[in-house]
Amino acid sequence: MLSVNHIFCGYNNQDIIKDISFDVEAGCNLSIIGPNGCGKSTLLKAIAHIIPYRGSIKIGETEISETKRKDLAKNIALMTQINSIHFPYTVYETVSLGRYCHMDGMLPRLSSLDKDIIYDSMEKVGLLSIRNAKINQLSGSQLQRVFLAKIFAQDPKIILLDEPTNHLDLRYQIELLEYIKQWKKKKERAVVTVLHDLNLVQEYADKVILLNNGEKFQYGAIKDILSNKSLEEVYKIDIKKWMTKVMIKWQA
Ligand SMILES: Nc1ncnc2c1ncn2[C@@H]1O[C@H](COP(=O)(O)OP(=O)(O)OP(=O)(O)O)[C@@H](O)[C@H]1O
Repeated sequence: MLSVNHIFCGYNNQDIIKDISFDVEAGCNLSIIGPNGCGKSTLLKAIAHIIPYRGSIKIGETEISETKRKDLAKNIALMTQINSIHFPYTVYETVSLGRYCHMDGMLPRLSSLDKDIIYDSMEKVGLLSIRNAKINQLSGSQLQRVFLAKIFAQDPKIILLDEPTNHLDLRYQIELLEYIKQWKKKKERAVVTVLHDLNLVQEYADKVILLNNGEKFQYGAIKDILSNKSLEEVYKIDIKKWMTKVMIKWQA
């Protein structure tokens, strides 16, 4: 459902991402991994069309650069790390923003269907009881759930997540990725995630693209990528050996 073909993109006329191609099928959770600064977030920004690109990025048959922003929002939603909160909206108001791409007219109003979807989205991530709380008074994990509910309310086909588990403790990291896993079960949905924690990648990804210096180093099924020597070559550390050493300590 998402086809990325020979794309180049970057900043100030300098390419960070160089000639990357891959496909994401419906039902897939693709993880983009690689060392710091290799271009993971930049690639995600191009897919969300936040930055321009050369080459082709299509959802179905439609090139995203030729799609109006509002129509693109019906297909793709991007969740980044928590940024500063500028407006003290309530949880309900923030989640409602997800519906705007589906509304028409100069002064759009939420229909009863929109309201049902907003409530359903808040319920999915356990926010109903705090729906009237101001978001600038929430904890980091509550705030992440608010942004996730907003994305669920947006009801896109593809969710892009840029290090969504940063600042969350292990319980909430797992909780967030489980919410996404449940969301993805519905037909014609896919997820692309930038994750640093290779244990979470191991557990939640179906496919992996391993970047190195803005280029595709490896791409394939999770078990093939995480078990071969490419990781060591790119990260400059024997990750499997390190993980296994720590695991033995947990088992002691
Ligand atoms: N807005 C920007 N303007 C100019 N250069 C940028 C901008 N954002 C990122 N870069 C540069 O692009 C390169 C790739 O950055 P990017 O954030 O995509 O990497 P990353 O793999 O996501 O890194 P990390 O794992 O550290 O989050 C880096 O050299 C970075 O300095």
